[in-house]
Amino acid sequence: MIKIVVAGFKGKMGMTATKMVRDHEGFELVGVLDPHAKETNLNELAEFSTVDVPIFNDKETVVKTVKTDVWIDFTIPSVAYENTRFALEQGIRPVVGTTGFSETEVNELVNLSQKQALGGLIAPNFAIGAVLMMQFSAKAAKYFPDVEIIEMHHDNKLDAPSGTAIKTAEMIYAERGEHQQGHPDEKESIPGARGADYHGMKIHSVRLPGLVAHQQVQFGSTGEGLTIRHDSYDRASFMTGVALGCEKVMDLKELVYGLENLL
Ligand SMILES: NC(=O)C1=CN([C@@H]2O[C@H](COP(=O)(O)OP(=O)(O)OC[C@H]3O[C@@H](n4cnc5c(N)ncnc54)[C@H](O)[C@@H]3O)[C@@H](O)[C@H]2O)C=CC1
Ligand SMILES: O=C(O)C1=N[C@H](C(=O)O)C[C@H](O)C1
Repeated sequence: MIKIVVAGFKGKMGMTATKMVRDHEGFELVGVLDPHAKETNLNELAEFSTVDVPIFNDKETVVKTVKTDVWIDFTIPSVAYENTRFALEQGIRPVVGTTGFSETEVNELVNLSQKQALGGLIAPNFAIGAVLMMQFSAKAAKYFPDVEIIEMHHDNKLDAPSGTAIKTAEMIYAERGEHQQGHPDEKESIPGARGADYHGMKIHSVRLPGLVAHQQVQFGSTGEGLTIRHDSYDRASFMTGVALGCEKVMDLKELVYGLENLL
């Protein structure tokens, strides 16, 4: 049995992941963490009335109290780096879905995991369809270098652009390289009109109530267009990837960035 802690369990993703771990026969839920939890055991919540799992408000108490193999993190961008670093320092394999990491932070965490010889995963998107969307986009960019990314999320999202959009742009850039898009003399009459810029690729972030997580990668060429789109209609879409990550990190000796590394 893989012993797992879920950080951010009171949130939308943390709660979905907590249920997945509880119901997965190869996993043992040993604790959950959220500074906003008032309860001390999951069985105080009606939907978990049959499980005896401690609730923690800080990470130091987690490691003092329970033995853990894997740390699932669905928290907030401002704490995820420290949480991931802490997990690695404590000999726990991180499986991180929280977004907002800088490239430097990811590199530092990879280096730390190599020193610790510990597996780990930071995946900006755990949905298999989203990984395919990113891979198909990278492939298309070789033939369609003019591309814009439109990501659409619920309006409680803290970071923009989304982690998925950044990863998509990175994967396209690795295939396509530098490329001038749009008119060289274009001017924005309202700042931000053309979106964020990643090596010439524009990224547009839409935030609206009712949305979950959606992304459209739109290519244009002479007389033709190609659109690659992925939609997560439900947070259950991320759970196959989270479960896979928890299993695979047990055999890795370093942290990897992107679920595609494990498929
Ligand atoms: N990689 C993926 O496939 C996905 C990633 N995400 C990302 O996951 C993160 C969480 O998303 P949601 O669940 O929608 O957010 P949310 O706002 O519903 O939940 C965040 C939770 O983290 C808790 N938290 C804050 N500080 C904490 C700390 N120091 N320790 C433990 N918990 C702490 C909050 O109290 C809250 O309950 C976001 O960064 C989001 O972008 C979301 C969906 C899929
Ligand atoms: O905040 C979200 O909801 C999501 N965040 C991730 C991201 O930033 O890409 C993954 C997914 O898009 C949902």
